Amino acid sequence: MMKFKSPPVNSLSLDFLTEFSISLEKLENDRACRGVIITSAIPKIFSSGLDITEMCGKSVEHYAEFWRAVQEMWLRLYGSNMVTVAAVNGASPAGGCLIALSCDYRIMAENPKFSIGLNEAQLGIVAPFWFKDTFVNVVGQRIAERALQLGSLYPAPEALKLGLVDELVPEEKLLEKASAVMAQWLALPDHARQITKSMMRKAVLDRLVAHREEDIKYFINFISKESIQKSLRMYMEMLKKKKS
Ligand SMILES: CC/C=C\CC/C=C/CC(=O)SCCNC(=O)CCNC(=O)[C@H](O)C(C)(C)COP(=O)(O)OP(=O)(O)OC[C@H]1O[C@@H](n2cnc3c(N)ncnc32)[C@H](O)[C@@H]1OP(=O)(O)O
Repeated sequence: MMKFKSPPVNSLSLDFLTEFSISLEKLENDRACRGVIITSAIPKIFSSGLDITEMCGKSVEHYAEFWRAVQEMWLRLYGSNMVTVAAVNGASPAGGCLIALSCDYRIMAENPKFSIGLNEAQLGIVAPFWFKDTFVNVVGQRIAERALQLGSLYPAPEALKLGLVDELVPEEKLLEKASAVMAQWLALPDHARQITKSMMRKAVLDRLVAHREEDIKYFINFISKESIQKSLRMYMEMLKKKKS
């Protein structure tokens, strides 16, 4: 089990992403480890997505390093040979949603206050093609078109209806259920499941691998625009105001 614990909201900073990727690599190389359940140690928050402060007012070199770390995390998780189960025990916007979508199975706490989705458009930014591809592979083209254009965050019951998560369980049963699902998936021979998983995901993974440097350049160019920087600053202000 891997439990995110980066208060206050498990935002995906460069350090967080680096540590997450290293942990995944270690587990991947450990022959005794066949599966991982991903959840959060912070009540009400699975992950608040990419750390917005990493994308505001930093150098081009920093943006490049940060984006490479985001790519690396996704390539490792989406391409993992292990069984990956997301036990989503709180809010899961944007990058948090990407982590859940990259797993093999998603179980969410049945709390309508917890929402999940790719809300990038609401911040005035655009979910990259590989976020979009991952989303489409879970819910299909039509639902993805609407959800991504509107930057919708769906409360848990709606997320279930759309297939964004596979099931809802009472919060106190979440880990028990995740373990049961893990046992069911691990009952199959690894090689058959792994080859099948790779067959289903390879095209999408290969697309990023083939365009990785281009994707970094595109991100730097996009995020460095003054209009985008302004949108992000306003969004951060809005988050702070909401509090007071
Ligand atoms: C070409 C491609 C170009 C660009 C693609 C870039 C892709 C980006 C994908 C992303 O992941 S963008 C991030 C999107 N995330 C969000 O929109 C989530 C924003 N946060 C929230 O909605 C809420 O914070 C929450 C529902 C997660 C939690 O709510 P609550 O418990 O009420 O906490 P607070 O809102 O008071 O937040 C506490 C604290 O944390 C700061 N914070 C929250 N989220 C982030 C974040 N993603 N990055 C950095 N910091 C974040 C928030 O401002 C508060 O800070 P204080 O200093 O005021 O304590």
